[in-house]
Amino acid sequence: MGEGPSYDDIQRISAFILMRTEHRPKLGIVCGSGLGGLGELVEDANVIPYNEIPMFPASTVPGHMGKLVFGILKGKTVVLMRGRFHNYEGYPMWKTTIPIRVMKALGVQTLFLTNAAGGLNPNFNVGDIMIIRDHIDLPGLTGECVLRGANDERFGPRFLATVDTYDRELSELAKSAATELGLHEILREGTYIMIGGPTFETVAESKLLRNFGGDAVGMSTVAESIVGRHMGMRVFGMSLITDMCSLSYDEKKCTTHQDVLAIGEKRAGDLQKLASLIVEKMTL
Ligand SMILES: O=P(O)(O)O[C@H]1O[C@H](CO)[C@@H](O)[C@H]1O
Ligand code: HPA
Repeated sequence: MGEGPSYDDIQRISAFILMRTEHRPKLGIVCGSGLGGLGELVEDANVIPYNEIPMFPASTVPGHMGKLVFGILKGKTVVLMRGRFHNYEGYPMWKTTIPIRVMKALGVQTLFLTNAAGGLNPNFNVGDIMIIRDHIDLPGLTGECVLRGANDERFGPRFLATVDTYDRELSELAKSAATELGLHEILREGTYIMIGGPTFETVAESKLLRNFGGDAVGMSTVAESIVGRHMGMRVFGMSLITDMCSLSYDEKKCTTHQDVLAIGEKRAGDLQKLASLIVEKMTL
């Protein structure tokens, strides 16, 4: 696997976690920047801080608490990451996805990814929710794919097909859940493009990313999706559009991480309602 921990390391981390909780999740959820509130809805929760888990990186970004939450959400046994790891924090790409490898070892089959992202599609608005139909792995295209390095076939294949990364059935289920909640007008579907960060885009970069076909841009998620698919998991992803990228010099907007977190907080209610209903409707 990549350049990262061995298959045996992942089994060791998983064995440690299994001693700390009796929950046996089939669904794994990753909470994006400021979106960790979903963790409050988990019942009968066992919480394990990352700093107690051997070989786990530390969360360094505000809005990412650094805790694994095991428990029941809408009748489903889940493990939820309150805080993910990013390449720009200084972690090699493979390290950012250790928890996804561990989730699979714990028995997780379905991965539900969320993130905060900047809108590139001019038809989008701040506060919209975008179902990820496809992604562009910009770091991967330039040689930093998360699967770079020796491949351990016990995880998955050397050459991974990625045309079907995002599960169509779960996307349809999310659309019907949004309609049921009256959220269809803010629901979008599109392509998430990953950049390395931590800088937000210049105007010229936003134009480039839009011309590449991106509808939303962020600094996460893609490596997690690829690793999930590498191990045969079903993957679904959703972006909260927390800001609109500037596509012209006349409308230069200076996005800050505080803005991102503030929109996350403002939209938390709808996002949690939608995520909960999707989980409720999922067959695992
Ligand atoms: O992708 P998540 O973790 O939601 O966070 C997004 O928000 C941060 C920027 O404000 C970046 O880390 C970006 O990727
Ligand atoms: N760009 C990159 N990442 C982001 C953004 C953005 O505008 N908003 C939230 N995460």
